Amino acid sequence: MAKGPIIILTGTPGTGKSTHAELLANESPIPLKAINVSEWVKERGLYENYDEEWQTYTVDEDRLLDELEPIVAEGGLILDWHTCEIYPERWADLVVVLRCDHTKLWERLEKRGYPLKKIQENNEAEIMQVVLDEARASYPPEIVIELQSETTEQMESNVARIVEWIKAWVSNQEDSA
Ligand SMILES: Nc1ncnc2c1ncn2[C@@H]1O[C@H](COP(=O)(O)OP(=O)(O)O)[C@@H](O)[C@H]1O
Repeated sequence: MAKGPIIILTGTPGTGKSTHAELLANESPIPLKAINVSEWVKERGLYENYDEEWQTYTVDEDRLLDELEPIVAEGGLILDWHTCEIYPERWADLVVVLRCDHTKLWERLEKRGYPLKKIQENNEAEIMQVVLDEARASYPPEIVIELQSETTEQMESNVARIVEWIKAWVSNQEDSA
């Protein structure tokens, strides 16, 4: 039996995934490991090349999935990444898509020092709800939730809601054991 659920935390860059992941890992009633997939890819060299102009890595998806598989099998994991469609559907217990108003997102990405066209591309993706559509196309609708991430209050209530979901997941496991 998995010792915890697999939570896919996704959304356009800057919507608040890493901030949510950290809070969630701290507040979860059971231990959860959080993997920032972009950082992981860089640290482990799981990319084919780096695009200087866009400041992005082309991920070696096969190697990434191979390396994640045993960690996913252990359970109790938050996968924090701006895309969610490459994982096998069976991995996910919950898919959280964070959303943010595009003007606010623009400011966050500007602060991050992204090149202008990368800010534009991400901003447009957020307006067109690319990540949400991707999540809905890749997973059953009942496990995909969309949460606004514009204010600290929203962040706190999002984390509290996911914590409640984790508690329910744990009690379901106990009931079916
Ligand atoms: N709900 C929120 N309320 C206030 N600030 C937020 C919220 N979500 C994210 N931020 C801020 O936006 C910036 C980007 O958040 P981050 O968690 O790094 O995004 P991501 O991991 O999705 O790229 C950070 O400075 C973070 O503090």
